[in-house]
Amino acid sequence: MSIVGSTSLKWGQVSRKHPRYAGICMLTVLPTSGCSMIDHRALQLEMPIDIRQLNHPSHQSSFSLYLPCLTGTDPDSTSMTLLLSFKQHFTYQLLDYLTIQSTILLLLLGISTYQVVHFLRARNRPPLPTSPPGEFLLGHYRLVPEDAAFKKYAEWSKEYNSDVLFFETFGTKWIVLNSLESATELLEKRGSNYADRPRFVMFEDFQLMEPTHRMGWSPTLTWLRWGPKYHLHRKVLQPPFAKSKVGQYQDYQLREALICCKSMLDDPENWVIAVRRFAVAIVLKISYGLNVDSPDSQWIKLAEESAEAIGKSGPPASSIMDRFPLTRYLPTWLPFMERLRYARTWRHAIEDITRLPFEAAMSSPTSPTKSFVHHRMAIHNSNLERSIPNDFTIEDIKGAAATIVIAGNDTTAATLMLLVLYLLKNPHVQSLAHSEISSLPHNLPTFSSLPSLPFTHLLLQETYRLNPLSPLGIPHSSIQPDTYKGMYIPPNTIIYQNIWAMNHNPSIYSDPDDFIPERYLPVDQGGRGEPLPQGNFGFGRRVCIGRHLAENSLMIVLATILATMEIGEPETGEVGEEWSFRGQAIVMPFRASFRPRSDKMKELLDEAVKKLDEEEGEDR
Ligand code: HEM
Repeated sequence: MSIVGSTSLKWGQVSRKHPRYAGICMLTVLPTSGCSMIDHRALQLEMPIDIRQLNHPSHQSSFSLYLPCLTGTDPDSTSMTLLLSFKQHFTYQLLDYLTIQSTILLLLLGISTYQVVHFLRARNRPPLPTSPPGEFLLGHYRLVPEDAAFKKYAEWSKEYNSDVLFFETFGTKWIVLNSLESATELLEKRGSNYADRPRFVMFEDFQLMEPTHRMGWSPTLTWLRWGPKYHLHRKVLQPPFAKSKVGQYQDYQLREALICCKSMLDDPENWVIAVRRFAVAIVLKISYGLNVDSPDSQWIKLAEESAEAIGKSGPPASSIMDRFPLTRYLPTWLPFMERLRYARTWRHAIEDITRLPFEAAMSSPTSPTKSFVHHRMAIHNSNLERSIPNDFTIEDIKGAAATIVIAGNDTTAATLMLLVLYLLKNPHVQSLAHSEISSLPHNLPTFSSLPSLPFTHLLLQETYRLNPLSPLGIPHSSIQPDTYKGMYIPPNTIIYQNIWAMNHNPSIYSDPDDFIPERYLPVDQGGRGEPLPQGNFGFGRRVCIGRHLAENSLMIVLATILATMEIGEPETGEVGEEWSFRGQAIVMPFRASFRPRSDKMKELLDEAVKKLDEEEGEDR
């Protein structure tokens, strides 16, 4: 056998792919062709093969190869070169033998074998969940609308009388859970089997070293696959946001709520900026210890841009690149590559929000208690000094800090915008909430006032229910095969949670499209006794870590809004566009009017903000 050529394959790539592989590879040698070979495994496995096995003297019809265990030592560079040369040789010889007819024959043989194996396997397992009929080759790809897909899934669920639906396209499988019952059973009770995330191919578009280091991402809890890195990030990120710990952020939240309400009243045309400032200032302070000084702050713009980049990239894991990863190599000017074009254009926003606040925080090193980043850097540096290895690297710290800001700012801002919208559209609800807050002593609300505001709490719950911001959740992925109510769920299946369908189920919520916070009150208190909505913060092991923080932020700002102002239609012109279902459900910057509820409350608000400014001046 002649061995020619050399390889460009690097040891690093091999070792990352197959860090501990050891196995046997079968080769078959065709006797008439000298050294033409049909290789069942080696062609797919890019790894060194012990060359001594290849030098087997007898060109017999079959023999075994040992793939050596690769851990620890460097590979033998000779064997790397020879393996690839061997492949080249094989390809060359194979092409000599192939005619068009034999190629077609081989292809047909391959397809039929695949189908027979598929059929045999399918025969021995329960049926898949119901699906609407797909198209030849494309499967369900064109059937699912890009915009407001959650509504279509809810319709299908009704039409096919199944709360669990199955879809497949180009080999990518996905399941949509349309009921709380199925989501609770699978994602909560059997949570360990559904705690993975799918590959987010579009977000991964720009390939650097780490799988989540693409589209400008550093390692980001939200997108991390189930595994050691994920566990490390969750272990670091979850504790500071536990219910028992979020009280430590109440001062920031109260401060930002007051600033937000004053800005809404003083500059109603720019009320959306006040809302954005509120949401970003809280998470920026927690994450980096940075302040948002003015409505023109670069941090507000940065937060807005990153929210835009993610929001308009569409529901995660649903683009053509996610369904058919090879399409990411197609030119972006093609009409159906709009989402990839968008992701590439906005990549800088994710990079900026990961890098710039971190640099700003590091330029003023202070106490470890100042912020998440300062705390983690103090641990990191102390480990360095004591020569203890840092599992949580600087890149991890950057990624985790950016996750708090990215995951926590737009979600909170958009929910607050929705609250304003529903108060504007439902004046009777607003007046009920005003009555409740007026029953408190005539002061601005604080966190200790919140337990006395049960109706205000229901108002927030109804806002969550009516328009979940991630109507299909952030998808999970199944790890092992599973069976649910006699339906087979294959491994590596993307699992969407149709939170919109769960919270609009007419058998649970009467008049599901109407905003009725009283619906949750017991019947004997004039309500309908309906259950509080669930799922807005996800399910099981991947449930949102920031839910308690978000709830506190939203409750204090809502109470301050209700105490200080009346929200109404804009004094001139139209409310404007409120919603876009382009990709995700996105709240648009609609118009509204904000008038002080009384001179006294406005005065109290102005004084409170003035006092905050003075205190901040003294701190500086
Ligand atoms: C109203 C505000 C918020 C909403 C509606 C919301 C919603 C969600 C949803 C639906 C998920 C996916 C859960 C799952 O996959 O099952 C999630 C995950 C996550 N959220 Fe939130 N969130 C909000 C606020 C926040 C805040 C303030 C933070 C920051 C501390 C945060 C940090 C995260 C993180 C890090 C994850 C990923 C968890 C994981 O994959 O393990 N969220 N959120």
